[in-house]
Amino acid sequence: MTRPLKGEITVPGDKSISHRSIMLGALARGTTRVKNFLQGADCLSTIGCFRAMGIPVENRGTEVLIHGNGLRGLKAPKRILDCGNSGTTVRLISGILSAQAFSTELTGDSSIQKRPMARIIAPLSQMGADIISIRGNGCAPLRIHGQELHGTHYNSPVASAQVKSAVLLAGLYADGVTQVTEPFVSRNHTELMLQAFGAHITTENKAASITPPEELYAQEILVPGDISSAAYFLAAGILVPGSELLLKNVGINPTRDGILRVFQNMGADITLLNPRVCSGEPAADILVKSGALHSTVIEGGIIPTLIDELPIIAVAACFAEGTTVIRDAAELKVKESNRIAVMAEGLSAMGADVEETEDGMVIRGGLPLHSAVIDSRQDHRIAMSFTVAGLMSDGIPDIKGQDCVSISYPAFYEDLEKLSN
Ligand SMILES: O=C(O)C1=C[C@@H](OP(=O)(O)O)[C@@H](O)[C@H](O)C1
Ligand SMILES: C=C(OP(=O)(O)O)C(=O)O
Repeated sequence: MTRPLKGEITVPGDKSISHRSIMLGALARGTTRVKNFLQGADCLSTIGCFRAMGIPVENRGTEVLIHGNGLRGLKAPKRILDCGNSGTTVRLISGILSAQAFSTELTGDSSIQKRPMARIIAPLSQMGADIISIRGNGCAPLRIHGQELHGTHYNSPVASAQVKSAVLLAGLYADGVTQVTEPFVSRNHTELMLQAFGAHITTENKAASITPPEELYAQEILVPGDISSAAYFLAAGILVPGSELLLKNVGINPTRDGILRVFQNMGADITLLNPRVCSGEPAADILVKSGALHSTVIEGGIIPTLIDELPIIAVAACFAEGTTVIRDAAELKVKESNRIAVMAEGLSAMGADVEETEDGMVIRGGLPLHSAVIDSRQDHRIAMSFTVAGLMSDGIPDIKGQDCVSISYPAFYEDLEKLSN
């Protein structure tokens, strides 16, 4: 087991908000200035796509300038748009591309080419889009011939911010109001940012509606830290005995903060300090101290608010007293990897009692973990989750493909090192 983790870190900028800042900045009039932009590979893919459509983006490190050209200012790209490993890029951009006066093809790496795109093809087609999966398998590569779009009401079968956002972004160009309803409310960064850029958005219960604007207007954006990245240090701070960590400037939007509620329910010592609003998004510093956890049940409406954190929550549950049940989380199977199968397999290999179910996991806590060979499947959340499991295990696991952390948290291992000294 590792020494206690002590000190403070500022986790990198929020990935979801960073993507959206490039997209809306590109479609706005004027120069959008983004501070604390996440320099992760996924967000760089989004920058690459908009540069390929003629938008000058100056990436100066933590500050990015996007010289927007208005809602109709994108140009036909000369090549296939490469979305890399980023589901957010493919799905959100498809909403925008569906309404352009040109045709495009977009694709990404081998993981992206397996992820379901029928979920955006259906609502965008309902709006009049001409969008197909080139191989006819419901996945990327996609071909989109821009069309005139119609306002619609889409009742989404999944709680997915990527589906909701694709439809709302297409709704920027529709001939009337576009509304999306989802079974549970997913992250609302698109709605908040569209509103800030001057679009008329209303949200009521589980529905979000957009009235097409004349223009969007450039903004100054300060991106809060990503709670999905803070999650690994929250868990490590709770689990490694004697630890005390201050995680600075973390986004705590209620559509993203499920992990805080779950860990607090499990008995964790977490305190929110200096609550504030950061470019329309709630943020705070988070103080976490180590302590014992007990089991919990995670299901229903809280799932979309912690969907990317379930792998690290599963790790924490291995050290909680009692049986933790995660259900209603079948979405985890269609992320960068099948995160239910990969977590259950890896944690079991380390000696934990984890049962994979159709839509989640059953984790009986309390068994000691030992080292094992873990294949990250090039999934950043898997690599970081097993790194934290390794802090608590007897012998460091051999995690294959750890460099994939650069997707969402390039300095993850440096930050861990800093807190371990
Ligand atoms: O909209 C977003 O930025 C995201 C939404 C979620 O995906 P789904 O919309 O597929 O649930 C999440 O898993 C992903 O990491 C980022
Ligand atoms: C699922 C994720 O991202 P995306 O869907 O954008 O690939 C993630 O970051 O965990």
